[in-house]
Amino acid sequence: MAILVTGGAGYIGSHTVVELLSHGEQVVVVDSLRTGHRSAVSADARFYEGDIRDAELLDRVFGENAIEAVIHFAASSLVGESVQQPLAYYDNNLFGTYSLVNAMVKHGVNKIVFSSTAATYGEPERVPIEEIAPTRPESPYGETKLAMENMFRWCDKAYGIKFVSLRYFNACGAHPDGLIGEDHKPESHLIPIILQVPLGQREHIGIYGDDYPTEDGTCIRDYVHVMDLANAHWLALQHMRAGHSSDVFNLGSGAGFSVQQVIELARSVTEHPIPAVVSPRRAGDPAVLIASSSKARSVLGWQPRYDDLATIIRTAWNWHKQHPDGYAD
Ligand SMILES: NC(=O)c1ccc[n+]([C@@H]2O[C@H](COP(=O)([O-])OP(=O)(O)OC[C@H]3O[C@@H](n4cnc5c(N)ncnc54)[C@H](O)[C@@H]3O)[C@@H](O)[C@H]2O)c1
Ligand SMILES: O=c1ccn([C@@H]2O[C@H](COP(=O)(O)OP(=O)(O)O[C@H]3O[C@H](CO)[C@H](O)[C@H](O)[C@H]3O)[C@@H](O)[C@H]2O)c(=O)[nH]1
Repeated sequence: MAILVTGGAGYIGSHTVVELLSHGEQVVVVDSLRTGHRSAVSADARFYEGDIRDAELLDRVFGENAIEAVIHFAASSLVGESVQQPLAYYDNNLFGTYSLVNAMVKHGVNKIVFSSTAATYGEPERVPIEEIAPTRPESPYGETKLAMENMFRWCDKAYGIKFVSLRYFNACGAHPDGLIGEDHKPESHLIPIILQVPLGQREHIGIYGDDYPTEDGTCIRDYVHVMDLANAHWLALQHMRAGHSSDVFNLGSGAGFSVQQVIELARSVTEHPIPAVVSPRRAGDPAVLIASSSKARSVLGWQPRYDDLATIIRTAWNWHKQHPDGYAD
């Protein structure tokens, strides 16, 4: 039996494919390559280029492969873009997931691990954020991810499809072998943008606001290594295979770093001065987002291996130095 990975040519998906293969799983990837890269997909996975909203393609994929479970990354995931183009987000994220679950029902597949996000919480009342915290998303992106979680709840009741929803905080870093990493065009995430300065691709990093109610005035986030996220998907799969009920888990390191602190660490890793310029706040950025991941640790047995942000940045720097323009395709 194989695991179907939607969005397996993307950043977190491609690292998860490598993790699954390392555990001896057979892997099938469906990706439209809208933001992903064909060369990010391991040659040991079977690849279909196409869109999960295409019911005929999904029929073919489920018909040609014995799919045991799905790991679902394929989505649009830029908070700011989602505010500008909400309908595109409802289309790709909600309709895409509807199309996927429809195919699962039709082909009798009853397990799914799903990429959710800290953006489902909105501005938190207290940190670290636990899974029982209120969900009040502040963008169409977070709203569609929460709606997808709810879709899974109802489909569990109606069709017996078990799900594990993983709410990631800030994914970062790259595979330690340096062969795959993060390549978004345009890039919006803090660490790869910072690293564009020592690569000579930008003159300075812009800090989005230094007047937040934090010690140095810049936003605090919880940065979690992409291979630790990848490993959590494997553990979630084992959890479902063991027959446990559907559930939701936060995935973060549990430690918060301000934008200033991340820049400082990047300066020391790259040995480059990395000039920083304060610019206005970015709309929709909460001041502090830190995960409580104790549920994932105790229930899934998740033990992040990369608990030091300098080491995480070093893995990203290793990838970007070797691939300054990202993937060749
Ligand atoms: N990067 C983060 O910090 C972060 C944090 C929380 C949640 N997430 C979620 O994790 C998932 C993966 O994020 P990422 O950073 O790897 O993004 P990514 O853009 O690198 O990967 C998404 C992949 O899905 C593909 N895709 C998108 N829509 C598709 C469709 N309709 N049909 C087929 N393929 C499609 C893209 O081509 C891409 O390869 C997303 O669902 C995102 O919302 C990411
Ligand atoms: O050039 C930049 C880019 C980012 N930032 C700041 O750096 C922090 C991290 O920003 P990212 O864009 O890297 O990440 P976000 O926290 O905005 O978002 C990430 O985490 C969210 C959940 O916390 C969502 O899941 C989202 O998909 C994912 O990209 C934020 O305070 C942001 O304002 C800057 O100061 N300058």
